[in-house]
Amino acid sequence: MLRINNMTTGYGMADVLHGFDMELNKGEIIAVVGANGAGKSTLMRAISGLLPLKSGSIKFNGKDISKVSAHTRVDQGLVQVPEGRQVFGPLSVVENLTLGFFSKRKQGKTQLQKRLEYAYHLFPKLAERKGQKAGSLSGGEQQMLVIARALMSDPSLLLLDEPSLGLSPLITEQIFEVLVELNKNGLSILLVEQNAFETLSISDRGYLIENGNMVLNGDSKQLLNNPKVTEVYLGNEAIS
Ligand SMILES: Nc1ncnc2c1ncn2[C@@H]1O[C@H](COP(=O)(O)OP(=O)(O)OP(=O)(O)O)[C@@H](O)[C@H]1O
Repeated sequence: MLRINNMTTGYGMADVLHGFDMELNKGEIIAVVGANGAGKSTLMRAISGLLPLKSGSIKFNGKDISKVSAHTRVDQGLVQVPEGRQVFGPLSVVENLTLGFFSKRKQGKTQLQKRLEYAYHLFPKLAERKGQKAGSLSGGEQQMLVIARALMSDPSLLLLDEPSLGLSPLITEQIFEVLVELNKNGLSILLVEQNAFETLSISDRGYLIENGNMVLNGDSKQLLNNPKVTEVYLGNEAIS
């Protein structure tokens, strides 16, 4: 479904990812783990089209999308939940969700209602708070809202950048449970996290990035027992 081939990208003169390869098959949850500054968010920006490639290619469903605009990628079913819970604070929960529906506007109100109901089914907290201003939600509720908003356009591949950042273990678990449910319903997921153990526990395969290079990849269960992954995890623990 997604194939990245020999991709180099970065900012200005500085390359962050060097000759990067990865693939995601339809129906998979793929974990990308690595320490601070490893290049995880850079990878996500390149896939969603926010950062141009310097070389290499990205294919989505067999088509080269390397030069396709970010909003066209959304229309094609590739949607990113960016790091940092960017809700529209003065707008209500339901207004935030409705904005996520923009690319499917032609499908009309019935479809909008269906997508809203699905969002409220996944995150009942959002149903309770649909009229509340998004800026006044808790951190966990805001994270639920940005995920639900991304789902409004009915993506086939969801890119998530550090959804657990700053959240309690309980809320993180709830969010990861929803990701597993979404995956069972057919959604493919690329999940970028520092939280290596939890992420590898719910994913099929994983990639470990260090300084912009992919240093390990394979079955998530095997990676969980790999000393290199433990090293990254303990490194993060030590600084947090
Ligand atoms: N807009 C930017 N301009 C210049 N350099 C950047 C920019 N964004 C990120 N970088 C640099 O690119 C490198 C990789 O950053 P990136 O945000 O991809 O790491 P990360 O793995 O997502 O880290 P974290 O977990 O801390 O978010 C870092 O050295 C960072 O300083």
